[in-house]
Amino acid sequence: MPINTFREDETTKEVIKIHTIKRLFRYMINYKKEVISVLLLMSIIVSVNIINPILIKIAIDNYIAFDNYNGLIRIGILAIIINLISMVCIKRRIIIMSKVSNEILLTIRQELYTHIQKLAFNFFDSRPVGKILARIIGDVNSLKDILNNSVITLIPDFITIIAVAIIMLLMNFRLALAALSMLPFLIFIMNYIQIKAHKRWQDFRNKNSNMNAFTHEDFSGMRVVQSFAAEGQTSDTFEKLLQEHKKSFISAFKLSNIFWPIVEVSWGVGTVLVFYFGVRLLGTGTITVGLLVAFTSYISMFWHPIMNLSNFYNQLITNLAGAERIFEIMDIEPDIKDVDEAKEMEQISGKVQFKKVSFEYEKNIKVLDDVSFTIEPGEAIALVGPTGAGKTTIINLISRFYDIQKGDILIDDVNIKEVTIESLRSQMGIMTQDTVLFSGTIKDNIRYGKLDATDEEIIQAAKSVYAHEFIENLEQGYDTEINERGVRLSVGQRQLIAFARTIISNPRILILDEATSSIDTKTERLVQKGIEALLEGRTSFVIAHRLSTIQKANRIFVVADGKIIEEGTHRKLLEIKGLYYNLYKAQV
Ligand SMILES: Nc1ncnc2c1ncn2[C@@H]1O[C@H](COP(=O)(O)OP(=O)(O)OP(=O)(O)O)[C@@H](O)[C@H]1O
Repeated sequence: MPINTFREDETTKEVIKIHTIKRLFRYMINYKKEVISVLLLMSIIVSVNIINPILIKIAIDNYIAFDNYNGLIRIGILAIIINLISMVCIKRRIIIMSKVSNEILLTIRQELYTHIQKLAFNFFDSRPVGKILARIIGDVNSLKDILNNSVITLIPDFITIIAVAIIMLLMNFRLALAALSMLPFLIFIMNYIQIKAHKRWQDFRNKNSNMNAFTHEDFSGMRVVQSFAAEGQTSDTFEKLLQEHKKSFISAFKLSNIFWPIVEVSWGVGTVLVFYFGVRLLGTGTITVGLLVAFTSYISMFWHPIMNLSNFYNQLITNLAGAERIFEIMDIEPDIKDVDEAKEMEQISGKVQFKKVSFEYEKNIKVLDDVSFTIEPGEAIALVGPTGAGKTTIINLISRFYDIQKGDILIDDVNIKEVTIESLRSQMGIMTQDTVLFSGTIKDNIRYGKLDATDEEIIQAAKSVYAHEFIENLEQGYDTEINERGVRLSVGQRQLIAFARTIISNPRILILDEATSSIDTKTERLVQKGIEALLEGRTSFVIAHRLSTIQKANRIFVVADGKIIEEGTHRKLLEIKGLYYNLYKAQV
């Protein structure tokens, strides 16, 4: 998948709109009971609305015309009672529907989150985190109105329109035709607008996503931005993205806003026509005054739901782009997944074999080419080589973060594709250069390696990687709160916590991308000792930058151009005076 950045719009696959709509409303199936009660409440509300003009007609034609005040009071009381009932129903309907739509949003967000977690590295490689967040937060939120209004508007308003149209046709056919005459025109125009509007809202969501991606990237790298005094430059970029965002919104909004005047004009023309013909019919005595008054009420009762429906339709077009973006991600099949009959990987001893492994991230750009090696349990391997040689790639493949195109990777003689990913990765300890800690206490962070670890185990783990002393010296000890980037701690201290988190999970194979940064001497020594403690008795792969680590390794693999070009102990490699010799000389 090509890499997307905040500078480019994401491309959304064209899907048939009705499929997206159906898929969205399928979530309602779990709320049948609530939907039915809302529909029942709506039927009461709609009936009251429809009865009101009839009561007015009766009041005018039967009571006011004959000075029958008792009848007028009776009908007035009846009107008050049914309208009060209707108000109670409206309130109840709002409560139920907000609950249903909120729960559906939670479900969609949860499904999306769980699904994204299953996706392989290449999904994350190809899109900025900000764009993923935009889908989980913004796009999901954009569905709220559609869900909320679907039951409240769609079904009841359709029923109202049909019921009112029938009543009008029965009352007076000609007046009814005059009232409805603008309907075909309205439907035609709306259909025309929605095609364009949908594209513009898609564009708006993309611009929104770009802005999210940029702000996420910018704020995550704020230290770099500030240290390069690049705030002006990033503000300019933000301003540019903001302008694009604004422009796309205005363009889409303008189009959507045409909906209203068109409905209002159609409504107005219908009303004028009814009055025009109504007055004439009144003159000829074909209709009564009460009927004309009732009819005018029905016109607004007919056009009101049409207004609501066009509003709903507008919302649907506006927010469908959000639903499409959500379902598009949900439809991405995880590249790395368990095969149908994947077995649980038993407790391993730590033998690792690469058999003629070739790998490419992008088609036809070979990163590893026919790599083979065998590592015995407990061996410590240092990977060295020029930048971009393929060292990180080798260690990523052992944990099956990517699938290889050719060859086999075996652990304890079992092909890693034949076992479940969870059972494979749970036996690996992986530490990257960028130590990621999560917000919470230090204790929580160490426990992440073994969720059921006791406090004693946590302390023991910290002690074994020499992290205990500095943690104890913190005011709150193991309960010290740290934020997501571990900012209150030094680089070395963060690493020590990560070591404790790894050692508590007791992995058989340890993968370590050693940090290049040099840390203050005391913590540096602790980190060195921590690494040694970690490596003890485990198969380990270390992308080594420290000479001490390299020299202590059982074997050193020199990686260059996607191949292992030299292999052996430090001493042996120095003797052959190849690439390792040169790298080593350059370092010392
Ligand atoms: N996610 C990715 N998508 C596409 N290409 C990638 C990806 N990760 C790495 N590469 C490319 O694969 C090659 C090997 O990268 P790798 O990270 O394995 O090198 P390395 O030896 O670990 O380098 P360094 O010492 O600089 O970390 C490089 O050319 C790199 O550009």
